[in-house]
Amino acid sequence: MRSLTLRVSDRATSVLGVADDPAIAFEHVSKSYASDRGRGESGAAVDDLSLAVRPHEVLVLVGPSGCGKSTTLRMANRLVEPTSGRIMLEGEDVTTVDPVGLRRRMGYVIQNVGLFPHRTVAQNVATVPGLVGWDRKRTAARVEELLDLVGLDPDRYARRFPHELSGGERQRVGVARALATDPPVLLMDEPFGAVDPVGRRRLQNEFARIQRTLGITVMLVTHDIDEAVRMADRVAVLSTGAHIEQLASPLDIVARPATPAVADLVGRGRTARLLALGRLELADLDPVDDAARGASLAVGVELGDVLDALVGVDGPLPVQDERGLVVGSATAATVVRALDRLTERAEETDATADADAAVGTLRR
Ligand SMILES: Nc1ncnc2c1ncn2[C@@H]1O[C@H](COP(=O)(O)OP(=O)(O)OP(=O)(O)O)[C@@H](O)[C@H]1O
Repeated sequence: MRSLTLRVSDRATSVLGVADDPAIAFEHVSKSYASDRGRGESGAAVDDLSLAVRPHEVLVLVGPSGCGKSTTLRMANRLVEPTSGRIMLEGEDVTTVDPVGLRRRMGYVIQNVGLFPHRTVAQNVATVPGLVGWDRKRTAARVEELLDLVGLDPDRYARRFPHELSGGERQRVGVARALATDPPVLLMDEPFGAVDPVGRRRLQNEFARIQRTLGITVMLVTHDIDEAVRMADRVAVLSTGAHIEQLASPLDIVARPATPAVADLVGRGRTARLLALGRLELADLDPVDDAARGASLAVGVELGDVLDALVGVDGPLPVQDERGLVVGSATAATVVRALDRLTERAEETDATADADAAVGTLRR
């Protein structure tokens, strides 16, 4: 783990070296498949998409089936060639980079992974190091390090074959394989889609930890808005033709959908999602109340946890700051006030969303 961390700082320096260049930039990119011809003017799978992925962020593309998410992702590593427009990787036009070299700089994880069935876990993870000519010792050390990183004990798993793994374990091997040559960018297409809901949640959490450890830039595609808001630093909600309906933080997407299509996607679970995303702040609190008894809450706790703590309690609960001082009290009304604050704040941040949209002339 230590050596991985060191590599992160190396990478941070190299990324910072190119100022604030996006890690990946789509500039007026369109893709029409042969079958799109005859669909009319706006029938392209991706229609004039401009979007910048910032270094070290997790940018999630979410939207309905067929809106062009996978096509967008696959254009980044040239599994699909754009019909027009330009895609830049750390300031370099991807069409000028040999596709094989390009894919070594961009890990790729898909649903159902596509592990080689007759190769062991270790051999699967070692695929790319083998292709690029690493020696056995270096490869073996890397495989062990990566299996540890994705939570698979090398002694137990390295010699197994894919059919001897659960769906979640296979997906972890896929992530390890994609990270083998330490790419600065990881593209993920429905990476947890084939895993049951509980395993999926666990994988999401573990992947978030891995992403933070490595500082890797991630572009992730999902049709699941909950996955999007849980995983993302920023969410791009797409509609047909990969048209950007809204590009914003998860909280802004949920608290203040910019268009009916986003509102539709966020849907009826909106309040539940806000409770998970929002945190209790000092400004939400009721005054210190001598009648407040019971387990103290802390400023900064998730709003959903505040509600949980209030269930079955008669009267307010005391709230402490990080030094342990009681700074106020909380009731259900506190939570409602916090939800109001979140939706108001999202209105204020519309200006930020506009600025995002303008980054590098990135929107029509
Ligand atoms: N190889 C292809 N040939 C022709 N048309 C294609 C091809 N791949 C995708 N399309 C079409 O392009 C459009 C966008 O597809 P894409 O797979 O990018 O969407 P998506 O948002 O990833 O969908 P899903 O969530 O269902 O995977 C769809 O209308 C699809 O039918």
